[in-house]
Amino acid sequence: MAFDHRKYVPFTPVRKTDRRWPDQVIARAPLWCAVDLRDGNQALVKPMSVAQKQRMFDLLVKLGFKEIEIGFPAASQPDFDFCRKLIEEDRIPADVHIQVLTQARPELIERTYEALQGAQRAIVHVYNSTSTVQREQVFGLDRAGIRDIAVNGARLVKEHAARNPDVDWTFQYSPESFTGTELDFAAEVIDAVNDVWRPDQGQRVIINLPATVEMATPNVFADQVEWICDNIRYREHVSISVHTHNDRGCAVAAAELAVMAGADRVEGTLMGNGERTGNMDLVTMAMNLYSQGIDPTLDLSGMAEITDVVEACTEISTHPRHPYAGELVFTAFSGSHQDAIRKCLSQRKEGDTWNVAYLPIDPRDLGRRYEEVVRINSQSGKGGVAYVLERDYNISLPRWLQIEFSKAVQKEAEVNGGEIDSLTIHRLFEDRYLKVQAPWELRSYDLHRDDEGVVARVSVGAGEQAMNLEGRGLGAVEAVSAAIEAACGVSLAVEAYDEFALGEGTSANALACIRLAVNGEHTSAAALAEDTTSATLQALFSAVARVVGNSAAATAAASPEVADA
Ligand SMILES: CC(=O)SCCNC(=O)CCNC(=O)[C@H](O)C(C)(C)COP(=O)(O)OP(=O)(O)OC[C@H]1O[C@@H](n2cnc3c(N)ncnc32)[C@H](O)[C@@H]1OP(=O)(O)O
Ligand SMILES: CC(C)C(=O)C(=O)O
Ligand SMILES: [Mg+2]
Repeated sequence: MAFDHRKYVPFTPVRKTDRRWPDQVIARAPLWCAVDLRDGNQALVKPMSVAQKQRMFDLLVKLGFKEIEIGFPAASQPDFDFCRKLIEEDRIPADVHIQVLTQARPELIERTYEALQGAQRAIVHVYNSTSTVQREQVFGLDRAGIRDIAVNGARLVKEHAARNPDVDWTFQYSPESFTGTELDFAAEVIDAVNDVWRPDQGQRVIINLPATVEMATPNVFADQVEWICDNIRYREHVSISVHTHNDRGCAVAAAELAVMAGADRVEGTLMGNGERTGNMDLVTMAMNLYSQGIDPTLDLSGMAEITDVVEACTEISTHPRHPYAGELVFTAFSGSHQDAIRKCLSQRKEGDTWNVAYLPIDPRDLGRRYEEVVRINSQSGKGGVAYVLERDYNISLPRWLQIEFSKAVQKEAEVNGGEIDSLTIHRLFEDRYLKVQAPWELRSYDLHRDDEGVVARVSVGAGEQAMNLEGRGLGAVEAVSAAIEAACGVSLAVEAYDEFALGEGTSANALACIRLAVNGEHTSAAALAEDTTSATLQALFSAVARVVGNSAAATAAASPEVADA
């Protein structure tokens, strides 16, 4: 049977009665180590060229990484050459430690030190697998045999370093496949390595705990890390690092809980490239801290550059929903989200702490724009449509028109099946509400107020179709409505009416929106004009025109009473 869960065994939780990490809160960023150039690189279909490595290295330095694993120099010529290039061309800033990985094998350790000749400072990272499956099936060794590989490797690392005393050396040991290793055995091997390196005597040592394969829920990893912190010797003299992978999709969570459990340092890659489902994503974890008001100690403000470089070096594109970096992560299509974002953003004042529904961080912090936040498709509502018109065209619609117009947009989205861009929304609005039919185009008006109200004299249309209308009412709209009723023989009732002064950036200064019942038939229109009265009267004529059409204008124009009125 192909799909049979009984083939698998559940992970064993850590039996712990002194669990403290769940009560911890991360208050500062861990020390970061970027392993893009090693773990990320070894997972690529096409490993990076020296030029790509250089580009990635420069980006990592620019972002503020102080520890960068640059490769496995004993494994391949490009890795060796890149290490030499950085050293010989003096490309390593004084506050940056390069780190190199090697298996605990004499010839590889020797070659690793060859690659490091002339370095000012470096972290030599040696590893061997300690898990039961690796012991039993890969190495065919018992615990003592595996511990010996680690200890011999540690000795060689120390001896080679001693031959180059001018270099500021840091030693790092990883019990690779730590998550599949019994905790007491992991501690035994770590202690044995530290007995060689003697961090208590001033040697800088990093003990890196890898979730080489993520095998359990992140709380189990946190338990493992806390247990190791509590049970190894030399704890106060070593830096505890974690290196999580994403097999279960929880690499970031595991690293976060591990920091709560006592880890000082976190290894990972930008955007999480790495073996299988990837390494812990540094961008996500650092931005998670940032979104909590904690300085991530990395400058990720140029997110577009980060994704560009990562994509160019890994030849892997960024998922549009990648946390913080994806194209769609600051976009809302759904109506209720758009409505909430629009309301929160409109209340927000510069300098306020960030408190916007559906947007965990301010898109502008990562070089993104609010323009991208609201995009319209068939899932959108009136709030989103109104937001787009306001944002891009300075057009504010009254609520009743938002409701009416968004239905038209929705219909268009359903027909077209995808996204409706801002230009199309504006065109729809123009066609539906702003378009002026020539015979109903306002030419001039004269409003005269006397004791009984307002007398309106208006002229619409052009040439042969010009009409002069006159009417009386309590206000301008009522007077002009009366004029139209008289001229066209229709009955008008104004159901809603709003006018807005427009801000800078448009040729028009005013927008008027009106909804009428013409002979009982509902119709709406809007108009943009230099002044609010012109906008209002034009909106009124346009709304009437939508029901009576051009023929009525022609009839009215032919009537001498009307023309002379
Ligand atoms: C979890 C991780 O990411 S670990 C890092 C893994 N990265 C890589 O492997 C990428 C670079 N690696 C390579 O290019 C190659 O593996 C090399 C050049 C380092 C070594 O190549 P080879 O000498 O051909 O050996 P190979 O890769 O097959 O390794 C297997 C041998 O190394 C031994 N070995 C593997 N890891 C270790 C280790 N950490 N310490 C000591 N010995 C080890 C194995 O027991 C095996 O020994 P055997 O040949 O006696 O059975
Ligand atoms: C070499 C080690 C740290 C590693 O990459 C892993 O275990 O995943
Ligand atoms: Mg790894």
